[in-house]
Amino acid sequence: MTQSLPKLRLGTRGSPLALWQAHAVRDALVKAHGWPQEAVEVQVIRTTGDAITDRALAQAGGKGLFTKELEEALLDRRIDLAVHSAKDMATRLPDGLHLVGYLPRADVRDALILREGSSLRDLPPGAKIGTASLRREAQLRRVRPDLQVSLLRGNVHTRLGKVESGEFDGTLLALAGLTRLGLADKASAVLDVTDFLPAVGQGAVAIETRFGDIAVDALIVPVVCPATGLAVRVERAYLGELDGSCRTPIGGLAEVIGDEIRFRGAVLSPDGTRYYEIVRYGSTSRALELGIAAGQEMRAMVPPELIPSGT
Ligand SMILES: NCc1[nH]cc(CCC(=O)O)c1CC(=O)O
Repeated sequence: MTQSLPKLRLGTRGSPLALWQAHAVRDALVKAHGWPQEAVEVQVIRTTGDAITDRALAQAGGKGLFTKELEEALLDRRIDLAVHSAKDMATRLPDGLHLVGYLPRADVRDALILREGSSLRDLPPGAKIGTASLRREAQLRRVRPDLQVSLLRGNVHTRLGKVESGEFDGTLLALAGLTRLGLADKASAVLDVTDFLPAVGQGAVAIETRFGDIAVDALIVPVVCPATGLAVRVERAYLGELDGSCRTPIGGLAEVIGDEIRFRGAVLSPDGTRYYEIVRYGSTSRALELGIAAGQEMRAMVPPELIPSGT
């Protein structure tokens, strides 16, 4: 009998971070099943988000931009699974697709990259910080209203380059992304989640498949991390109650401790002057309910202009 290869076609964006994550999923799959590496074929698919570098993502139309072409390839059966940063996924997926699970989550925290110094306190008043994240911008303004925060897009290497060249005094990036690229030593400081609550899904690599394709899902299940899945599902349920786009600064972090989940959520005004926080504990057996209740409670607490409805 001839063995047919590939067994799975994996779709990914082509950025260095996306490729690292795709290879991590491939490596986990071939190891779990004792396959040769060629059993998982990695297909690079360019997304609209990759082509946009001159505008803020929120202005350009939100998170779907990094996933649309991958999801079309899934629905067209050109690939069997798509690998994404969980953070970049909209809360509502196209009909017929689902997130089957996540690799074990990496460090969820944000890192501060400075040209000089080793903490936020080392930045002089008026120092210029670049970030493309509304959440990081608002969190930064909240604790350091004196800083000049402005748009800095592009992949991790581009952003680091603009700090090294002096165009910016510093930037904020996910520690997970830096670590995956072998650049963790570029972090001048790792920011505490108390003031810099991460984005929903930060540090988690998500695997998306066709809903009901149980043959594919059965092959993926051995590599997914159940605790990460619980935590990210809580966070995404919370976010789904608030805003599917990225126009509001929102943080959310769930942690699974034994059979308990601790969730903390934050919403800020873009200028960082207003801050709303919620903390909830619950059982892992009612994870989704916990996330939904947290989101609804937050929505009831926050002034409506900060969270436009119907987006
Ligand atoms: N928005 C881009 C993006 N999506 C996921 C990560 C980092 C890796 C992760 O969170 O798993 C990054 C870069 C960053 O925010 O610094």
